[in-house]
Amino acid sequence: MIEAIGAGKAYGGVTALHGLDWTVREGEWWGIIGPNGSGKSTLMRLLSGVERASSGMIRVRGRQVEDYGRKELSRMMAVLQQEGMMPVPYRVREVLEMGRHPYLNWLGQDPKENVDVMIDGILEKLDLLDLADRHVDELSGGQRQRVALGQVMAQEPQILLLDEPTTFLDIHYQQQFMELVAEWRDEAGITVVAVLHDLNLAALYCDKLLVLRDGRAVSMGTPEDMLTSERIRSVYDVEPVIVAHPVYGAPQVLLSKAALKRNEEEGN
Ligand SMILES: Nc1ncnc2c1ncn2[C@@H]1O[C@H](COP(=O)(O)OP(=O)(O)OP(=O)(O)O)[C@@H](O)[C@H]1O
Repeated sequence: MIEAIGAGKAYGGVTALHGLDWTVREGEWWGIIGPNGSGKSTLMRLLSGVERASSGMIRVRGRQVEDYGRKELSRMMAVLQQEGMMPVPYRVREVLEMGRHPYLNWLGQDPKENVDVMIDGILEKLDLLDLADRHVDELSGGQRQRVALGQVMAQEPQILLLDEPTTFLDIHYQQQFMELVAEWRDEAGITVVAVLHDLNLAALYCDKLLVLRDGRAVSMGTPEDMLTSERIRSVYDVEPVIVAHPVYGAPQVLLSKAALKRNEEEGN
């Protein structure tokens, strides 16, 4: 579905991503994890075609991402950013309808029948029916993030790219957001690539994790194989304790105060 073949990106003298080889298969949910400045957002910009790789290439369905037209790519791939939806003065329903933009012909007509029914279905699924006629700039951050998800659902992509989508959400909305994406993936078979800072959410929801540090892939594989104490310690420079989730068995990362204590003892 998506292939990075020696994909690299340099900004002037800074190499943000070094020749990455990585394959995402159809229907998989990948999490991209790594410390600040490790190249996660850079990789997302290459995947979405917003920026061009300086070396190597990104291929989507066998074609280089730059070879797709903008609308053609948007019909296949949707991107949801950390901020989600800006507080724009449009109504929620209008914003969802904007998700149909890549499908409109030159007369502004959507070839899909019953788009209104589809939009109603999304509003209902995301618990947005009561807010449908409210302006987005009157909504809370968590509500706006649901609107942003609704807009990309209306876009009906096969690939969903999420860049730190839960950063500004409380734990209720974080979980709700991940559940909605999981449900969407189950129903529509979409492929998901998500940059996530929350390793525990990543372990619960992603099939596979790509671990980046200093613009290089440290490792890639299942959450069980990726989230080991040695790896977390070396990548993030923390003292972790890894426990298995009591219900699901997925690895969960706890922090110990050892590193802080050691620093204090050493008088740092
Ligand atoms: N437009 C740019 N111009 C110059 N350097 C850049 C640019 N974008 C990113 N970088 C550099 O590339 C490196 C990787 O940045 P990137 O934003 O991809 O990291 P990240 O893993 O997403 O970080 P964070 O977790 O803090 O969001 C950093 O050193 C950053 O300063």
